[in-house]
Amino acid sequence: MFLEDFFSHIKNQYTNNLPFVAYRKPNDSRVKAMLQNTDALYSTQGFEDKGFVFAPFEDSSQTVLIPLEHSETKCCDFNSLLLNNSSQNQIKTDETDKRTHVNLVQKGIESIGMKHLQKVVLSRCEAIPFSENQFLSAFKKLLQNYPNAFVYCWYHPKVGLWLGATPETLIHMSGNRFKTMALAGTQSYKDSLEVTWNTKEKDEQQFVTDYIESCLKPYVNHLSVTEAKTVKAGHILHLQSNVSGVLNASLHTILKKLHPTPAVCGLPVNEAKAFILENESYNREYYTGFLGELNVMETTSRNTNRRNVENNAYHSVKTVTNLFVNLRCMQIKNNQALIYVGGGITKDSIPEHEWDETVSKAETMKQVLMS
Ligand SMILES: C=C(O[C@@H]1C=C(C(=O)O)C=C[C@H]1O)C(=O)O
Repeated sequence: MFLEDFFSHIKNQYTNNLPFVAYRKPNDSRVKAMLQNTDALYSTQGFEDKGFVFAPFEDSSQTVLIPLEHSETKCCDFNSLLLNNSSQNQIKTDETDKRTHVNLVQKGIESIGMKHLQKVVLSRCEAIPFSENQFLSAFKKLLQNYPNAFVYCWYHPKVGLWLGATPETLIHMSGNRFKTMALAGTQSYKDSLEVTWNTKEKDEQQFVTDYIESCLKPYVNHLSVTEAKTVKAGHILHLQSNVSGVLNASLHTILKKLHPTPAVCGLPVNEAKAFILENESYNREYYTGFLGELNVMETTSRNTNRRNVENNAYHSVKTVTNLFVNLRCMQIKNNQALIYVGGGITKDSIPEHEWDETVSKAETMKQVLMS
């Protein structure tokens, strides 16, 4: 299928108020779509269904499924669209927003001093004027600008229109093998991956790694955890450890343990969540929730570079799940782009720096909003 046809299917689906998702996995050359046949609102209870799942931060009853059995699928090669991407955006941040966020972070730091809270991830939502019918152009720019992110555009007429380019895997499963990551700590990218990390960032990333390791241990054989490495996400750097193993429990059991991780909520999880719900003055909805392919069949052909063509006939078909944390995302609503950004607060946080971090993260979306 040609790229233009692919995008016009998506446009028609949106014009007809029908649910869809279009997405490209990290470092993949294909962009895929699931176009639902009706506007029914499906959900998944046990994560055994096949399709594309879209789950919120907090209320699991709002988990939406685009079921494979009620959708048409499309796939297309995505090689750079050669968009004119030179626009430097001049969207200024607001002083009141800054004061509100700095106060919130200050309150978080004080709570960490008083209670046994170790880390809390605090966020905000910034509204930018943006015409809804420009969403495809923003999606194309996300695809082009962030090749190693999971880039998506998700729509349901009864829920909303969301776009994002997230660097964070929640869980990848192929058969019973799984991979996840502990991603935390942020600094701006300045032409090099050879950077030093402060204790604050190292600690907050280690909290996440330790938490993931301890909560998965009872359900995993051959658990392996790598040293934290610097990774690049757009113009931002993070610290990342990879975690992998073989699961001896259901996906649902693991998701209940993993979501929300201390990377997007805090530690201890319940205390951090209570602090967030009480003190963030808006509803995160699907930001810091998760999304992705659920139990879909994937065919991998082996030996494709061998001369012996008979070997090329060997295919392995596996059930795979590829879920990502919904970060670096926005909701398009009432001709506004609502950009969601946050960061991990520890006892060593400096409120002004935490504000700067959210400004820098918001750039990931602002870059694609200008025409
Ligand atoms: C909460 C966000 O990102 C998370 C928080 C990070 C941090 O505190 O350094 C880094 C990556 C993510 O795990 C966000 O992007 O909004």
